[in-house]
Amino acid sequence: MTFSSELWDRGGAPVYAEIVRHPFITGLTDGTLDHDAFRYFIVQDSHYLRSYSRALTLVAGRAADEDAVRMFALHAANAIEVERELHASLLGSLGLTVADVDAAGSGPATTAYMSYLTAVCATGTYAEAVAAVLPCYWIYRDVGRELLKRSSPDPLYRQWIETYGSDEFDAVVESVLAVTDQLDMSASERERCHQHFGTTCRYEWMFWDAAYTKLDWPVG
Ligand SMILES: Cc1ncc(CN)c(N)n1
Repeated sequence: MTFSSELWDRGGAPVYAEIVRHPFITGLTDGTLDHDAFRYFIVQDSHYLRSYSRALTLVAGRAADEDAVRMFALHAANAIEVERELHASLLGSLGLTVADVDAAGSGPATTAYMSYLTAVCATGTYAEAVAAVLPCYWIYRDVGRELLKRSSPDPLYRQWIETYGSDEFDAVVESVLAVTDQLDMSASERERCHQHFGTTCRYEWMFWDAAYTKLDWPVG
C-alpha cells in the first residue's frame, strides 16, 4: 500500500465523507448556499492563501531533492497565482475589494489552520511538512471533481468548481502524491505525518463549516 493511501484511509476518508455531505458543499451544487456564506469563504480563503503560499516555500526550502524544491516553489508561485486570479474575479463578482478582505481580518478557523500549517512547515521535518500541506491539494481536487459531476445552477459556484475540478489542478495534485509516496522517514516521523494529515483534513472541514455558520471571534 502506498503511503498516500495509508494517510487517506486513516485520516482522510472519514473526514472527506463528512465534507461532501456538509451543507456548504451540497449547497454549492443544489443552489441553496447563500452568497453571504460564499463571500465569507472567499474572504477567508484570501487570507488563507497568503499563508499557504509562504508555507509552500518552507516545504520547498527543506525538500529532499532539487525536483521537489522546484515543484513546491513552482506551486507556491503558479498554483497560488491561479487561485489568486480566481479570488480576484470572484471577489469582484461578489462586490468585494482587497480592502474588504483586509478589513474583515482572519477569522478563528482560518487563523488556527494557517498557524498550524506554518508551525509544522517551519519546525517539522520535510515529510511532516508534506503530510500537513497534502490535504490542501487533495481534498480540493476531490471535492472539485465530485462537484463537477453534480454541476451548479450558480455561475459563481461553477467557476470555483471548474478551477478545482480541472485537469490542470489534477496534474498538480498527482505530482504531490508522487512525492508523498517516495518520502523516506522513520517510524516515529511516519506517525507524526499521520497526525498532521488528519489534523489538516479536519481543518479543511472546519474551514467550510466556519463559512457556513459565519464563525466570528466570540469577543473583541
Ligand atoms: C482552505 C483551503 N484549503 C485548500 C485550498 C486549495 N489550495 C484552498 N484554496 N483553501
